[in-house]
Amino acid sequence: MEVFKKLKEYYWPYKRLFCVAIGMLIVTLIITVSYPIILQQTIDRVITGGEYQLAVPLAMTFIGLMVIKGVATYIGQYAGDMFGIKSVFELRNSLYSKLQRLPFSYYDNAKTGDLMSRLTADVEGFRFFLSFGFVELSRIVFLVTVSIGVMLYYSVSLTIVSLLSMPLLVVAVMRFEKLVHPAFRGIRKSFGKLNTNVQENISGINTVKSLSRESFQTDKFNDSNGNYRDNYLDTTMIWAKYFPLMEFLGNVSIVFLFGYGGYLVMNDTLAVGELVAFYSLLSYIIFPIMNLGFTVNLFSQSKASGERLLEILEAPEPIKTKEHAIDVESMEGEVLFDDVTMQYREEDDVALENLSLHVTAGKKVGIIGATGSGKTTFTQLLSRFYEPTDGTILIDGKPLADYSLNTLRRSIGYVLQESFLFSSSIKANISYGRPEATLEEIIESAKRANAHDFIMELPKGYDTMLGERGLGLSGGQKQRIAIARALCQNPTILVLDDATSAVDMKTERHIQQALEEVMKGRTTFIIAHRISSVKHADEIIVLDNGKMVAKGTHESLIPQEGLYKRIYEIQYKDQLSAVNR
Ligand SMILES: Nc1ncnc2c1ncn2[C@@H]1O[C@H](COP(=O)(O)OP(=O)(O)OP(=O)(O)O)[C@@H](O)[C@H]1O
Repeated sequence: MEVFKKLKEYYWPYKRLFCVAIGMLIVTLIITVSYPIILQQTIDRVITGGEYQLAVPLAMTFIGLMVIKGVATYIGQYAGDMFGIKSVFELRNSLYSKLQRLPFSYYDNAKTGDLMSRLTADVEGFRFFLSFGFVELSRIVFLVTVSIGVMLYYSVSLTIVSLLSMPLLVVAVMRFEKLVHPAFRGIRKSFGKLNTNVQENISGINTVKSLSRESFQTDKFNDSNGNYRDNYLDTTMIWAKYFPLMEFLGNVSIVFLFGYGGYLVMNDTLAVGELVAFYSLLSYIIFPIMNLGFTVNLFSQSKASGERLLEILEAPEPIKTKEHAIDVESMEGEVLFDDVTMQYREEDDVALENLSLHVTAGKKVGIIGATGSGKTTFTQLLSRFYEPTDGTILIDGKPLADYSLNTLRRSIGYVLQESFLFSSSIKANISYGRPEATLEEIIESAKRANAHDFIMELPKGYDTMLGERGLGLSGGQKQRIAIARALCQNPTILVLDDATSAVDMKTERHIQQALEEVMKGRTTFIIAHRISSVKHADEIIVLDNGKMVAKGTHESLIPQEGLYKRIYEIQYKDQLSAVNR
């Protein structure tokens, strides 16, 4: 029940709907339990007692009760469904907004397909229990209690004899629940894996096809699918084993009832009508208890789903806006890294080691170094995507944590090697970071990013809808849209992370021009592998295995023996030898 307690805030606000559903349930159950009583009266008084004048009133009462039961069932069903639907609406929203707040470190380990299945199948599993299972459980408890009460009223000894096998039935149901819950957890988990497989395959379809790995992917999917099937078969086996046992124990009760009940009727201690009523009442107990297996099944599924939802909802949020954080329209752009060290996980090497750097507002800083030297880590720390393990980072003299995340991230714009474009209009993609931008501002940004001309050549111009991940545009065009997006955001600090490495030389020239435009008046960090991209920077820092091994302008670094000179020589070898010839 712990899971349901923890998720209470989502369904408890709708307790009135739940109460209506339960109230209607009670009405229907009272009527259900009264049927055997009417039956008993009909047999004992009308049929065997000869009081024929009671036939019509009894029939009318029966019809009246059926009408009331029909209306109550309708209202109860509606209220129960509304209860589930409204509760999971809030739950789904909370999960989604939690996913927005979770830090990058969470996504480093998460699998998209698995997250998707939590947000869909698990939420649905939980809803089904709220809509149906809760009420069903209450129905069982109520029906069993009231039926036993009426049975006791008719005959205490027959009640005891009839219910002799019930404890065994309850034990069987409890054992069933114990086995079926882990089995359902297995199903949910393997469904998540199956989804991950599909999602990765679709996202990476280019790589799959270009490397002809379709059959490998198919086999991998078959494995996951097989695992999912096996998990389902395991549950079916449990179900198949326990259901006949539960049915058998239920039927034993009926044998006891007719054995001992028949004896009482023969001795005239019990009327025939009472025995018939008893039989109906006993079935009101046996079938719900046997059905308890199904309801427990539902309960187990929803508990397994609830656990998986709680894993998201309770995931820690180490990076968030503190109380009274600074919210400013714009920053100056002075950046200070004070003895910053970053280690992603304890088992990893440090990604950045004791880095100190002061950048005055509006300066261009080039960051160069081999793959894995810590360049991206530097900029990710600047945006507080991760917290440094040691040291402090300040912007305009204040630690990053003093700013609201909104202010901080609005003030830092990114143009990445491959920027993500959403499947919406070009206009919406450019203004993504500042949705309130006017069309004029969007067009102005696109013009400065050298993107306006090609956008205007598209049939619908700025209203052209892009495919997923910007499908339909060339690499260079996508990149210029990304630059226009950064311009539209108008950030104080700009990070260009290998922004031109994915395009050819001609396109690079176009993009370089656009970038020059974007950099004007902003503190800029240019991450690059190529010296040509950073040589005009005001300052260049050279990273090697997380350490800053050199710092200076291009002119001051070239004469120094070291990594920068080596990179320069490798990249300019052909030109240098041509000059020397
Ligand atoms: N999210 C992460 N979790 C764990 N380790 C990481 C993570 N991101 C980067 N690293 C590790 O930190 C080190 C620095 O990586 P980083 O991406 O900053 O290098 P880089 O210089 O930007 O490399 P590249 O030029 O290839 O982009 C590498 O050893 C990398 O494996």
